[in-house]
Amino acid sequence: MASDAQKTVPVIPGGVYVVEKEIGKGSFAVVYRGHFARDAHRQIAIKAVSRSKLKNRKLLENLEVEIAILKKIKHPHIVGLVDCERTGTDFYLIMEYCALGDLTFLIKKRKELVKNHPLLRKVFEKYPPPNENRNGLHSAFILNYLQQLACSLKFLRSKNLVHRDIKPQNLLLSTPLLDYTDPASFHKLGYIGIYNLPILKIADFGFARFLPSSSLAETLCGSPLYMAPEILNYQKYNAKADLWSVGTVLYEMCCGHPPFKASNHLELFKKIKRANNVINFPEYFTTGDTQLDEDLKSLICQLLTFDPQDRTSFDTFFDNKLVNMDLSCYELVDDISVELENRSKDIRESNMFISEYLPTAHKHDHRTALPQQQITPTAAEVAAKGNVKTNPTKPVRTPSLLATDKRMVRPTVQHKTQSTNSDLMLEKEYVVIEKKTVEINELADEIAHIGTADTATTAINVNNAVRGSPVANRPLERTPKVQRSPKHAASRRASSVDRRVSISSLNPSNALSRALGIASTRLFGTTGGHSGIPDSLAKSPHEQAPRSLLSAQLFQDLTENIVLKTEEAQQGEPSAENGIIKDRDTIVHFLELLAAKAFVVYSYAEVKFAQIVPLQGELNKRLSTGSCAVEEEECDDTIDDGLRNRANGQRRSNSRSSSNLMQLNTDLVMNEGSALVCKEAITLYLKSLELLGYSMQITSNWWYNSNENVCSLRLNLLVQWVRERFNECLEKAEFLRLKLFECDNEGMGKAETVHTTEAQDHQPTQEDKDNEVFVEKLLYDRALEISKSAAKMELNGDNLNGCELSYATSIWMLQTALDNESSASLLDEQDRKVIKKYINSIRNRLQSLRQKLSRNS
Ligand SMILES: Nc1ncnc2c1ncn2[C@@H]1O[C@H](COP(=O)(O)OP(=O)(O)OP(=O)(O)O)[C@@H](O)[C@H]1O
Repeated sequence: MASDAQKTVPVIPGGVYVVEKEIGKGSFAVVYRGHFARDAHRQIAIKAVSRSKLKNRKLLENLEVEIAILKKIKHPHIVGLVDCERTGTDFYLIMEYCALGDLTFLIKKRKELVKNHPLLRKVFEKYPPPNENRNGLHSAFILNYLQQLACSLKFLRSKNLVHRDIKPQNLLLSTPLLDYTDPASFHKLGYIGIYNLPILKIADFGFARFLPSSSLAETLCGSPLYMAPEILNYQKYNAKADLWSVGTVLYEMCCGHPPFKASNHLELFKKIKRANNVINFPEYFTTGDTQLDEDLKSLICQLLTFDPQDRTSFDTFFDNKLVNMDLSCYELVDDISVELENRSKDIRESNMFISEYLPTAHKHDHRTALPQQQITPTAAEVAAKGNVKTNPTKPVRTPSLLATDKRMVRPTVQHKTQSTNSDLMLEKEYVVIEKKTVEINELADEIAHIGTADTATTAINVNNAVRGSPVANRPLERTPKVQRSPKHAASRRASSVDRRVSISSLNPSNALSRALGIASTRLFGTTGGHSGIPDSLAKSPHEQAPRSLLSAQLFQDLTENIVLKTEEAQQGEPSAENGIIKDRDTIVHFLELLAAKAFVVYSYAEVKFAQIVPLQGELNKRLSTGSCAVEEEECDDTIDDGLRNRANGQRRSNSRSSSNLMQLNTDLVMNEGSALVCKEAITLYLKSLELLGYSMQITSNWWYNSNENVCSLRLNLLVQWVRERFNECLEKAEFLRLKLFECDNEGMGKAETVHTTEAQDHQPTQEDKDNEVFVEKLLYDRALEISKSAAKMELNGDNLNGCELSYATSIWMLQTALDNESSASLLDEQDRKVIKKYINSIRNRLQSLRQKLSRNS
């Protein structure tokens, strides 16, 4: 790992500012400490955002919004923007520097800070937590930050601003007692609260925008754990959403963790709803000395009210007794105050950021210094990655994946392990994933929404293209173009400025129903009977049952037809200049190619998944004949009988809602064998995610960079398919990670046990290496296995169409294994030669089979 000193820092043109050192990382930015070139004592924070991370116009807009807002507002409890520099490659926001980091440090790192931070040691001595073993803060801190937060929100309201991303990470703390020494001078400067405590300032206006109090926004943003339920439920929301977030922050300051945790939006929403406005506080707050103040509890409950209409209003909140309480009783007497002042000055002199006071091991745990040694991208990183073009197949090694698993673990597990580091990582990664998912879903929605179809001709072509049994070399027809109506053409680009993220797209089942809606209303018109499509598909998207079998069939057939186009595997990818494809036909070709690869990898992941996860009733039924990659795989001998029995005969529905996952398998028990299968499944899902994420990146580049306002139906279907698979793979990969982590916690799965969160510097042993799972190897072995069994079947004259699909599948698998040509690839030249030879020989078999099939037909 690069040491701090080795890390390069950017140089800001103009010479006015000097960048010193990285101090934090967000989803889209790196934050550095720095100073004015002319005055080394004038410290600043520099938020660097690479333009390459903002290819999506929405992100760029968010940043420009942040700049515009921050420039306009000046408030003692809001982090000030000093300046903004733009270069061809980056944005640099020069901001007020907050040496005590963000509120998460106080909440989650208190113990380490007490040991190592001279100022905070003294502060915590004077304001000890209610429970030494928990992460909650002293009520002086809570009331102080409540008042400071309320004060800044009042200011924002006066400017018609909603922050929309209030969370502890965005509440920064500056060193107290610098440039003032007493309560009077403190208040004169406009500050409120307790003068000798660190000062809270709201930061990160990336999501904020001007929003009149009565208007409703349609933008999904913020961090899920702190998001209001109406946002999680994709409803319109108003400024009161910020009040919910204030409630979550207050709760976290009291209890050390957010009030509700879950693995995804949907689960989180359900939990909040199920709570039925009953907010649970830890037991130690309900009895004895550590009882939580009733007024504070009541305020938290008012803020955490499910229905925004019943939630406390801003006026009532601002009038709340605690918000207006005189806190001078908490102020420290003179001699201690002088001591604190001296320590504050020392902090400024030492020029050390809060994380630098933490022990090295812990520093790297904090998301402000993400571990650099990851070999494998996490699901989030894979998902967030847009530059896969040159290297779409980094070998996916599970052990490192496991090392990062700890950052993705789910709340229940964190609770069990008391891993606050995981908490921090969870929140961070969660947001990254959500952002990428949001982007993908948004693009798919935007494409889904355009224009009206020429329904008469489209219906015929689509039927031809995607239905019926796979026939050798049958070309897929390009469907007629879907023309954007003038109204939509005009509104498309404006809509994304206005509606940065589409709410309706985020629910996977919603995604499918929307895609089906398109399929029904656009392809088949409203008279399904005419096109041979059942009425269920001909209804409007609102009326129809969203998961009709035929619809899943449509997607499945679409994919299988693509998989059968094996000649494309040979031709390789069409050229994309700087990741940008200009014409529509090439983009369709490109997507088909990536979809074929993603599909075979995904299908194999599904096989593994079915071996691990017990399926229930209806869900077991497969809706399609499926690719041969989904054919049952021999169970590993090491998997226990129960699992084997469950795996046998279990067939997954490709369209099964993955949101059922959490409910599905509460009784899932893992042993070493199943842990290995689990790792393999994760590896395959990650690979699939990489390919799907790349597909959407390329589509996004094309869509936003071209002046196209027309989208072919085929492209539209492909995009919907990619989106559907992306959401599914992401959820399943995360689900399996959780399972592995639980297994790890219970001491099962040898490979996992060594990769504890604390073992950041752990050197892999030979055993670790032996347990590594490589995607290339998995695909290679599987491809040979299915092509061999297809050859046997072919010799017996069994299921020739199935054999065709098997050969095609194995060619795509081998091609995918070959994709990564970088030095990071597991394969050397010799391996590549062997794989290419296999591809040629399977291709020859396929050709002769196809001739046989066409003679038979
Ligand atoms: N002005 C600042 N002074 C000191 N530290 C800062 C400052 N701004 C940000 N940081 C640190 O850098 C971290 C990352 O900041 P950033 O605003 O990029 O991301 P974030 O809000 O945590 O994440 P996201 O943008 O994904 O919501 C913060 O959590 C904080 O610890």
